[in-house]
Amino acid sequence: MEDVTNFEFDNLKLDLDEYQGTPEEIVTKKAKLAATHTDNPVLVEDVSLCFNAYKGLPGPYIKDFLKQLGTEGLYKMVSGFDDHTAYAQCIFAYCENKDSEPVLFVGKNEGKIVEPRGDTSFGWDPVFLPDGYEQTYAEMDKATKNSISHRSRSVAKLKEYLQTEE
Ligand SMILES: O=c1[nH]c(=O)c2ncn([C@@H]3O[C@H](COP(=O)(O)OP(=O)(O)OP(=O)(O)O)[C@@H](O)[C@H]3O)c2[nH]1
Ligand SMILES: [Mg+2]
Repeated sequence: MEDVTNFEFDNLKLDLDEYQGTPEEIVTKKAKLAATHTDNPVLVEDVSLCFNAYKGLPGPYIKDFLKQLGTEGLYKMVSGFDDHTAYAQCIFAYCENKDSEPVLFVGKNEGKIVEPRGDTSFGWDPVFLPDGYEQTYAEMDKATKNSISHRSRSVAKLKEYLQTEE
């Protein structure tokens, strides 16, 4: 490094947080971190789109994959495999305070990755075809998507938990 700039560099042995891992690990860390910023309970969520041919990846990294590859590229990722199955997953994490363990609410929707179809305005919706439906998330009307989505399933579990906690 000294060769390329006039700056002096030191090596510091620091272990800085870098949120990688399973969706559960990432959302747990996110909730714990959020809880250090307030005295109130916190609620965070994280969404994954998991390809079975890739053992669950891109998973929590879907945002960057989508940004770089587009929906067409996501389809290309699976097109060389026999297995096009995937699941959309939303995890809400509720953390009472900074010293308590977050409680996770996993909402999962099984389906498969297809060539992009439908309204292109939201994310990876055009490539996700939920099991039991002929329409991708992007082709469905909002009410239908919301009634079956990964997020609504997670929220339903969260709601039940919060109601029994009251
Ligand atoms: O087409 C979609 N249909 C959906 O139903 C859906 N639900 C979420 N997302 C997107 O998936 C990525 C990770 O979601 P996400 O909740 O983890 O957010 P994020 O990654 O922006 O925040 P953070 O994890 O950095 O805090 C983000 O790009 C969200 O926009 C969806 N895209
Ligand atoms: Mg995320």
